[in-house]
Amino acid sequence: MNAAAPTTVSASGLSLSYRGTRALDDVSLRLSHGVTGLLGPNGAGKTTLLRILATATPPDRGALSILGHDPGTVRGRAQARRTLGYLPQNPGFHPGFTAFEFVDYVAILKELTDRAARHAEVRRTLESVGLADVRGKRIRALSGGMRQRVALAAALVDDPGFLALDEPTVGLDPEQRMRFRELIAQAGEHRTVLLSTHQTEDVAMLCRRVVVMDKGRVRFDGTPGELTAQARGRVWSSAEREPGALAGWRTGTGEFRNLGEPPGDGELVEPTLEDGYLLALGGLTEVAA
Ligand SMILES: Nc1ncnc2c1ncn2[C@@H]1O[C@H](COP(=O)(O)OP(=O)(O)OP(=O)(O)O)[C@@H](O)[C@H]1O
Repeated sequence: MNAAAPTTVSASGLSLSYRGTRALDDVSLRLSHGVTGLLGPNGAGKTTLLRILATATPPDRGALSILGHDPGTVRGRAQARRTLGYLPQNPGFHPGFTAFEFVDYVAILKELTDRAARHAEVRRTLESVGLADVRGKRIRALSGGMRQRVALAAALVDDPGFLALDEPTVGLDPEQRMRFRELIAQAGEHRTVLLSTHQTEDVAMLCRRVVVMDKGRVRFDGTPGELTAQARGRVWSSAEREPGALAGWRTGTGEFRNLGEPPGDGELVEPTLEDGYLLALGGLTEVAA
């Protein structure tokens, strides 16, 4: 984490319940330029946090500042929306739209009223994600990876200073995922990006900082290296399943990889970011042991 980097987006004490389900419970966060990964199991509250930061949902409690604007006021909300881009989990494409029409539609919602300037911006944005050649194609005719790039273009149009991306690499094949990671890295060079993901590799390859959430709360906030370091001395291998391990699973070699407090004779192994993540969650949650 770069302690000197100025805060661009901040949240303090965010809470939100959906009819009795506490989706966010007193979440505070300060983001700065670069890509921050948001990891957490299903239901951790990642989408809820992103929706609040994208001003799509107001919190029950808490305060926000998006690039100096306060979405708690009507004026601040309008200003924040002009300076942010949001790639939701389900982008809600109209499949009959072409890539150009969809991004242009989002640009209209962002109040780019000058038609010629708007069209130039839509072309520029589609080109920046490598879709210049297919901008006239209907979205239904595009591959999954290309559709995700259309969604990214929609989030990037009008050059927002803050980008909230909700699981954009889900369902992509490895090659498309690499391509998409590169675009996110590029997007994070000059802006603040919050990337929600289930993939620890996304975080290891892209993020200068990682926030782990579970059950509506922040469980870890630091660099990927710090998260991995939390598992140092707490990962060991064994021939048999270890009853005392917080979590353990059989690997391809037939040995077990264990997380927790190792026995005195435990054979320690080099931790990965995933080990650090699982330990931050207190072991395996939805991953089969
Ligand atoms: N519209 C809603 N109505 C009721 N409960 C909801 C609603 N949206 C989310 N929740 C609940 O709030 C909690 C947090 O959900 P959220 O979608 O924010 O988690 P998430 O970390 O994004 O999960 P995933 O990784 O599965 O997308 C969950 O318990 C979820 O069931």
